[in-house]
Amino acid sequence: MAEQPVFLSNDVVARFLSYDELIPRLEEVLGRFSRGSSSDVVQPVRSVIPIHNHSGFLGLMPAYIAHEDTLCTKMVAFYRREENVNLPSTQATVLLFNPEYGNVTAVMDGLDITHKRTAAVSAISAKLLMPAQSDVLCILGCGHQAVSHYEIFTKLFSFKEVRVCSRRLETAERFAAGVQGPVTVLSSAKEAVHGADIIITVTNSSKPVLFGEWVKPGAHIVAVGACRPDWRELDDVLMRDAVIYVDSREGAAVESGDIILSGAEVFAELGEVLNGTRPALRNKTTVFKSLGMGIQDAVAAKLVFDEWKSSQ
Ligand SMILES: NC(=O)c1ccc[n+]([C@@H]2O[C@H](COP(=O)([O-])OP(=O)(O)OC[C@H]3O[C@@H](n4cnc5c(N)ncnc54)[C@H](O)[C@@H]3O)[C@@H](O)[C@H]2O)c1
Ligand SMILES: O=C(O)[C@@H]1CCCCN1
Repeated sequence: MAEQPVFLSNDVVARFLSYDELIPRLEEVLGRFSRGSSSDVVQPVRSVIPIHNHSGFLGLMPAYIAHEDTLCTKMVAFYRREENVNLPSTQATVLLFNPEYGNVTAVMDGLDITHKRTAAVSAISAKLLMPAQSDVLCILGCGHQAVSHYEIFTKLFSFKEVRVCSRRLETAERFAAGVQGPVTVLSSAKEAVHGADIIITVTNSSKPVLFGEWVKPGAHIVAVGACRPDWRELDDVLMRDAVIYVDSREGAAVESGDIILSGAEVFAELGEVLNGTRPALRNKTTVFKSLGMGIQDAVAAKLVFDEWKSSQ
């Protein structure tokens, strides 16, 4: 008879999930995904059901990675909260299976996985696409993802200045007081992005927050929010003028309002750049449109489970 699944709380997951181990695994799986062999990496586009009564949606994200025999599903609920509402914007649960029998081996809280793997993939895009001389980082939006993005970007790269701006000044000030390291808080997004070499948009906005005319030519934009086909973070000018990279072409064509509504062409998947089959056009203005993928959660969950198991 199959063993009962273990439950790993968010604290335990966070203890066993390090960026140093996560990043190379994400690079590897993104490369495999973009080679397009469905016998190696299987990941359907996320199924999403809207939760109309509560301004949220539930996404189901199954994935199977054959070479490491990882079978996993994340279920993630996201709500567009006002900042003064004291409820979480994201709840996530990850199920890790025994692929041979189909039983669940671990049930994990998926919050830390979601925060870290998203920020880690953004950092991979920056390694590949940000200008060689990048002095100024700007983060638009000061919620949970902003925290993990700040953490990994300031760990991996050295900026002369990190600026933040959120919809409300108090949110940006609270963010600045909570992170380890210097931050300049600005009340205007236009001022915050002026001259920035890299701009991360991590908002829950459904309308553009970043406009092409504000952006320094050659900057790299990491667009993490706007994950529904009718949500935007970037305007048409930026989407038209920049070279667009995505995590998954298939996902972007179904889920990204910035791509669908602007009619922008996708130039490459991040995995294609990692594989060397498409170039990293560092000298151009580039956008990495991130939507999040089940394979990213799967490699993170496997890492956590293996580390936890060897600690027992
Ligand atoms: N790409 C991925 O893999 C991935 C993964 C997880 C979350 N997300 C998305 O990332 C976004 C942020 O997630 P989160 O967990 O940090 O959400 P959150 O609710 O914690 O934070 C959202 C932040 O956006 C700010 N904001 C809203 N409108 C703004 C505007 N016009 N200008 C500046 N700031 C504005 C809010 O003030 C808040 O600080 C969401 O859209 C979420 O769906 C993407
Ligand atoms: O890939 C994810 O986990 C997220 C969840 C919230 C919405 C966008 N994508």
